[in-house]
Amino acid sequence: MLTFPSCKINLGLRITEKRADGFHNLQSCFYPVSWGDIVEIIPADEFTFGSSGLAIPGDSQHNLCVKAYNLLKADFDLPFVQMHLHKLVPIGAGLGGGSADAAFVLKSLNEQFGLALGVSTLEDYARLLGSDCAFFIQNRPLYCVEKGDVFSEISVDLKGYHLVLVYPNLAISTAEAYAGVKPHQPTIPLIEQLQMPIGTWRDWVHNDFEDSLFPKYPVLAEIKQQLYDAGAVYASMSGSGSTVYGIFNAPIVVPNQFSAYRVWKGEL
Ligand SMILES: C[C@@](CO)(OP(=O)(O)O)[C@H](O)COP(=O)(O)OP(=O)(O)OC[C@H]1O[C@@H](n2ccc(N)nc2=O)[C@H](O)[C@@H]1O
Ligand SMILES: Nc1ncnc2c1ncn2[C@@H]1O[C@H](COP(=O)(O)OP(=O)(O)O)[C@@H](O)[C@H]1O
Repeated sequence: MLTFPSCKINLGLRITEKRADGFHNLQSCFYPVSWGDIVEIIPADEFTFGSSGLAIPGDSQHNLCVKAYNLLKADFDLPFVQMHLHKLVPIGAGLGGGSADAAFVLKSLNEQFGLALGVSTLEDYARLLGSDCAFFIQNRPLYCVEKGDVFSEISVDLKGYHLVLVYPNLAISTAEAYAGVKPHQPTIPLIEQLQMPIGTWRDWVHNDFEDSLFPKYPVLAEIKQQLYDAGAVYASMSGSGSTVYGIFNAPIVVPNQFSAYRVWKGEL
């Protein structure tokens, strides 16, 4: 069976406090983007995992796809499978690509082998694999709090807008990004700011990781400005970086300044 994990952008990201368990509480709206990887899962005589496309750092036995399989295998009588990941979404990009792979493997195994697990059970398994993994079980716009794994409804609909993602060939690990952040409560909760017209978001909707990462990697602020110069109604870094995105009213010709970078564009 083939499955097509997608990725996400963060519409605003406020880091509100450091928790006793070392993680951080946050406020964000996770919004699905249709760029993604490809995973094939076929029943086999023994478990194997392979990948192609972009190189993934680390031992393949620690790949989130393998972890997702092992998690379900520990609780259910799953057959062995041959799993292959074709990696297209950049790593350390703030797009949640690895988390999406894991969540889509959970959903695919559930469907393929008739485990009959519901959404909330799948989300519980996903939470064990990473803070932003549970989002990809429902994979629809959601307001996220706590570790980014507790959800509520939000009426943000960007259908018809055009998205440009710019990955500046620079991987930023999530741990590095959190290490530089100074948690604080926003004066207005992000969920209220996102109810304002998108044309006002530039003044209100903020990604707190920009405060420490833009001075460290000035190219990120340059890309954001270039996206505004190209006519974006809103531009921001996604998640813990390094991807910077622009939301446009209409399709654009990608500016020449981005020719050295990995660029994806499509409709939201
Ligand atoms: C920043 C966000 C926001 O969307 O996503 P990315 O931009 O990385 O995709 C997420 O919080 C990333 O979630 P995820 O990538 O799943 O992180 P995890 O594997 O759970 O944790 C990696 C490390 O990040 C830190 N971490 C993560 C989540 C969180 N709420 N607080 C944290 O402090 C911890 O140091 C942890 O050891
Ligand atoms: N299937 C996978 N795809 C991408 N990264 C993976 C995967 N499995 C494990 N990882 C590890 O997860 C980290 C990157 O996660 P990813 O979700 O791609 O980035 P980000 O958190 O910036 O969105 C890297 O340390 C990488 O080695």
